[in-house]
Amino acid sequence: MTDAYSDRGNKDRSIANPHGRGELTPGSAGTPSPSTETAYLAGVGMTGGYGKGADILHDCTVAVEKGEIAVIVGPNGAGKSTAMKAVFGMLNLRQGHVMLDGEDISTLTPQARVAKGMGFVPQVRNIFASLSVEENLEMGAFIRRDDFRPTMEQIYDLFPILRDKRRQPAGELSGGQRQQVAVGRALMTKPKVLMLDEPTAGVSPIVMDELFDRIIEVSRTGIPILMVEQNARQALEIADKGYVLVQGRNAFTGTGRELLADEEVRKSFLGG
Ligand SMILES: Nc1ncnc2c1ncn2[C@@H]1O[C@H](COP(=O)(O)OP(=O)(O)OP(=O)(O)O)[C@@H](O)[C@H]1O
Repeated sequence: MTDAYSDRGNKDRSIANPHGRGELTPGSAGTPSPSTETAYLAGVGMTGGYGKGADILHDCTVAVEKGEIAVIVGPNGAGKSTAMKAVFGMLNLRQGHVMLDGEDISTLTPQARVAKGMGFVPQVRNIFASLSVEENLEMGAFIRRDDFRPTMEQIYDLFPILRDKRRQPAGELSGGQRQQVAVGRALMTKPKVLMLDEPTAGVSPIVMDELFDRIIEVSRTGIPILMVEQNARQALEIADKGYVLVQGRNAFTGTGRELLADEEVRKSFLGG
């Protein structure tokens, strides 16, 4: 934690109102506006932590609308992954709730959320290294009872390298290719919304750009995307909406462009 973050406290600065539909209210970080309540996927006013430990999230709100890419950024340990886990049902929330397509899913297990249409690619252990690329994709289709071959073909069209390497153990692939397997596996469920936790972790800048291009393509197929990114500047460039979290709280919210242009955000989080 550097000084740059230390005096911000619970102050949310909604830089603007991304789509003219209202956003978080300044001074009340997680207090949702009606628009957040009705976002396609929203974790609203989430407070909670791991097991009986101290709270990690404090009145934290993140949301994504249909047709949007929403990005969560912030310093190490800010609670970005924890917010994703909370939205996916891997955390017991003391307060707050999670809405999907108008339904309160706060009490559902992660498995039940997948059945409702949530796809989640965690930050670590997101592939089966000893299984082939194709077997990984087949594992992703575990909840489907219909013919999943057409979906697999779509995924191979999106990530052609995976078609070439479909018989190869996924663990032998490069970092960027493994991330494509992980995203592809999540897409095999035909999710209505996709959550990605640091999809570009550990890859080169060129591979990062390629992955972002693919993520934009997925979003253009109509799947809203909520993702955490360490590469804040690049991620905000493709984001319709951005959330800056600090110490488990909403610090700044705005469109990607607004956050990139904001002097305080630039100084504190984007390296000037
Ligand atoms: N499984 C866990 N059990 C207990 N505490 C945890 C667990 N996972 C994370 N934490 C704690 O929660 C806090 C937030 O961690 P989290 O991983 O959500 O942050 P982050 O913003 O995603 O960080 P990074 O950018 O480094 O991945 C940290 O203090 C971390 O130690």
